[in-house]
Amino acid sequence: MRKPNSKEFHKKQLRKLRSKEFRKKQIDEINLLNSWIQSQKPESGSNPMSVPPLPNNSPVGRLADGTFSRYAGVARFEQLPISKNIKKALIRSKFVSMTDIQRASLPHALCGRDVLGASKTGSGKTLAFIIPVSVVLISVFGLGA
Ligand SMILES: Nc1ncnc2c1ncn2[C@@H]1O[C@H](COP(=O)(O)OP(=O)(O)OP(=O)(O)O)[C@@H](O)[C@H]1O
Repeated sequence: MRKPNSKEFHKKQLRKLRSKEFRKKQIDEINLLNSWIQSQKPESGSNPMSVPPLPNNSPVGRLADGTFSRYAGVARFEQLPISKNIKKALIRSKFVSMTDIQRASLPHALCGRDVLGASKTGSGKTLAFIIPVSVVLISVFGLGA
């Protein structure tokens, strides 16, 4: 019988372990985001634009007392309950502040509601649609996006 190549074997084991760790981290993040989304869900039909934005230096996500920050009405992408990787991608593309249609629609779309929105051309509707779609794809299919 051929002796297993121990270097190859260890590399394979390491890859397996890393992908398990990666998936576990991903599941933990998805669970945290879901708790955040559910606990701070805006009322159905409410207008997030009528809520004042959070200050820029306000803590975001799970707070020291175990509650979560509000995401309805926020003005910056980093204040939304979306994965770190999506936030990184937005920053890389220099998207920091949301446009009005994004502020108005994303809090409802992220908690799974159907949204019918209209705004003028070039106002950011595509991103308002793509972000919630990406969030669902990641949480359902576990893509590394
Ligand atoms: N929050 C944002 N900050 C900066 N730029 C943005 C933001 N959101 C979208 N953009 C940019 O604004 C431009 C227009 O956005 P987009 O194409 O999404 O508008 P739209 O409302 O979908 O337009 P249309 O009605 O023509 O489809 C794009 O170049 C996009 O990258």
